[in-house]
This record gives sequence, C-alpha cells and structure tokens, in this order.
Amino acid sequence: MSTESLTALTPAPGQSRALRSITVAHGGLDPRSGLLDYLVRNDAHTWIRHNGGMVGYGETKRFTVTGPDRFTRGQDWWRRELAGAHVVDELGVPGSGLIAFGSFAFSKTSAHESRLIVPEVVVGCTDGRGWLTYITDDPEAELTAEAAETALAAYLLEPDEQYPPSPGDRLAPGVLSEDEYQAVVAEGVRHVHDGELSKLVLARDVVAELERPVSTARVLRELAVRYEDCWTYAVDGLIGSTPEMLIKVENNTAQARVLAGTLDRAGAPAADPGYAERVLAGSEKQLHEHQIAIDSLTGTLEPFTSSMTSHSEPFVLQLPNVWHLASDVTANLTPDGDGHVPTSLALVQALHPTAAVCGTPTTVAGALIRELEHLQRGPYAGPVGWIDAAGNGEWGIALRGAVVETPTRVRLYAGCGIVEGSRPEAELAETWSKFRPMMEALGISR
Ligand SMILES: C=C(O[C@@H]1C=C(C(=O)O)C=C[C@H]1O)C(=O)O
Repeated sequence: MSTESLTALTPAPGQSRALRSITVAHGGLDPRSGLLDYLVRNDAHTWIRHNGGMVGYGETKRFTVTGPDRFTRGQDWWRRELAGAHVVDELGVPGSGLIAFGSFAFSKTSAHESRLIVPEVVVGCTDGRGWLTYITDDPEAELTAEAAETALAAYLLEPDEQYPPSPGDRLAPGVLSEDEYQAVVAEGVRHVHDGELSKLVLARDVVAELERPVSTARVLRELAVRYEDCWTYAVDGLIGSTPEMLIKVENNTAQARVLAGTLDRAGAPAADPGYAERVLAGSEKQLHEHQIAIDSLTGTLEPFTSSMTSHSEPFVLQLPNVWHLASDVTANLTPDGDGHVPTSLALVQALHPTAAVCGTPTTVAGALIRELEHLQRGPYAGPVGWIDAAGNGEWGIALRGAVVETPTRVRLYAGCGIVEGSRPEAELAETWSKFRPMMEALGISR
C-alpha cells in the first residue's frame, strides 16, 4: 500500500528545474554516536532520536507560505516538485529519496512564514544503518555515490566553530514579565471557570542574550544526548527537543504521542519511587487534562483510520526535566479507492492544533490565545519535521525549543495547559521546568 499519490499533478508551467536525487548506503557511522558526529554545522536541518534520524545540509529548494491552508498548499507544492523528479534510491526506507524538512507556524493568522526546505545532502541512520542522499536541480549533475560523497564532504570540510557558554550570557524577560504571565493565566482560569472552554494553553517567552554566536550544533548535540527519548529538531533557526509526536506516518500506519499533565522533577523527593505515578496518574486534574488531549486527537484521526489502539490508561513518561502523562496512539490508515492513504502532511492539516497546545474547544481557545497571550508564537507549538516522496513523515510539535533570532539572541518558549483549578504560580513554575532543556543546552541560568 502506498501513501496518497503525491505524483498525480504535472509540473506548473514555468516551474523551476526538476529535482533529481540519489540515495546510497553510507558507511562510517559510529554505532555509539550515530548522527551526532554530523552535527558540526549550525545551519544543519536536524531530526534525531536515539542517535537515528537525519541531518540535512544545504538547500536545493524552498517553499514558504502563510495562512489557514498552509499545510495543503505545502503539500501541493511538494506534489508538483515530485511530479517531474528523477529519483534513484537504493535504500527505500522512510526518509530516503526526496525529502523536505518543514516548520509550520502555530497560528493560521500568523505572519510567520511556514516553510518546506529540500536540502542538498542528507545523512540518515535507520535501524543503525547509515545512508546518504544527494539532491540537486542541476540537469547536468551526475547521480552517483561519488557525487553524493563529494557533496557531503564539502559540507563537513566547513564545520562551524562551536563556542562554550560565556560568563556574560544572560536570560532576559520576554514579552510578558512573570507577574504579567500569572495575571494572564488567572484570566484564562476565569474563562474556564465561566464555562467558555474546558482547557486553554497559555505560553510565554524568555530571551537568551549571548556574548558569542550561538553554537547551534553544540546545543543540538547536548539536547540529543540528554533527551534521547525526545525528537531533537532543527529547521531554519527553530531548534529544540520535543517529547510530543503530533503524527508519524510510515506506510499505512500512523502513530502519535499525546502528552498533557506535567510534574517538575526538580525538587521531587529522591527516596520516593512512586511519587510521579501517585501525583500524576493519581490526580483527577491531571487525568482530566490528559483525557481532553486524547479525545481531541483520536476524534480527529478517526475518520482516516480503519482501527486505532491506545492504552486505556496513560503512562508516566520520564524526561530529565519533567514527568508527563503520556499516551501512544497507533492507527491503521484507510486507503482511498486508489489504494492510497493520507500523507503525513494531510494528517497534520487535520490534527493541528491539538488540545495539548491550543485547548478545547479549538476555536474558543485559539481566539483567547490571540487575545490574552500577547505573544507571537511564530513556529513555537507548530508542526516541525519532514515528509518524503511517498508521503511518509514525522511531525513533532515544536515544544521545548527556541528560535535563533540573531546569532546572539535566542528566544525560548514554553506553555501550560490551563484547566479549572489551575494556579498561576504553579503554571509559572511549570514554564521554567519546560525552559530548562534549552537553558541547560545553552548553558544559561536564571
Ligand atoms: C505547551 C507545552 O507543553 C504541552 C503542555 C503540557 C501540559 O500542560 O501539561 C504538557 C505537554 C505539552 O503537551 C510546552 O512545552 O510549551
């Protein structure tokens, strides 16, 4: 079974030159460090989990878009690019062949440009096996293993200097002060209490001001090593390590990891192994918040599926900074009359924004976020990931991350689900626990 035919459209008149690619096996990946050795350039596109995934260099093509139909238009562009493409793929694994890395704005009203970027070179690692893709739109370029290795070598020969944190690096307040954020949360709680909605996610930002240019590659390595159960991402200055999988499509299967319910590990009693289980899984408030998130995801995914499984009870996901209540959902996608299942981007279009990052009902929560938050979320809490020519892909939710605004200014984002009974000071503290992965990777403290 294949994903929805992405090659059904013919190239638009006047369209730029056709994409051509070759994917070959690539030796030399250290089994212990995997792709981490390839994080040497600050502009690398990155998708890493458990040392596997992909690191992309350079840019062969780019598509940018804003507005409510940004996912559909992104997918249409990708379809057109694939229409005239010539692909040699010896691997045939998800992510090999032609691929675009992407990052999408959280909001349909955002001026921030969503983007799909086709890199020139991708080093991949799937189940411990290394591979290499070279993508060009040069009609004359040779599609050989040597050409791919030469293109890769050119990037690796120019690594960026990586600086350790400087003593003068500091964390400055973002758009809202801590007091203002707590006032906003209190306002959100009032709206929930009044019955307008059952859950609202409110976020805030802080700004890392650095003495020397941010060493993105070093930061990503730190994140990938410490947060190996998370998906460490970098697309065009959006960096982070997310624990939440919006949707992953592999052939006819879709998977998601839904989180809601958070407990800070800092200050947790060391000699109490049942603490997280008791506080999170034993809390009506946390279970309620989690159930809202699960219902929203499964309800939206259902029309695309023939069957769906998830555990009846959430599990406690332990990360270095926090514990979360988590649920994994696996679904079999229903093929259309032609035997094609929806692409990963088609499912993103249906699923985003989930209750985990927006609220319930979505439209009420979205309007309140715009009214109360005072923050331009940009790509924060939007989908980040990749799509291949078959429509397979992984789209995480861009959480626990930051935007590199200038070489020395990095904006960090974190938010919390507000429900009836949420306390502003507890939510403020929770944002600090969610900033911690990026703060530690940057080597910056409060
Ligand atoms: C909004 C964020 O996280 C989300 C909110 C959570 C919560 O409120 O418990 C937990 C995980 C995420 O779904 C964030 O990290 O910025």
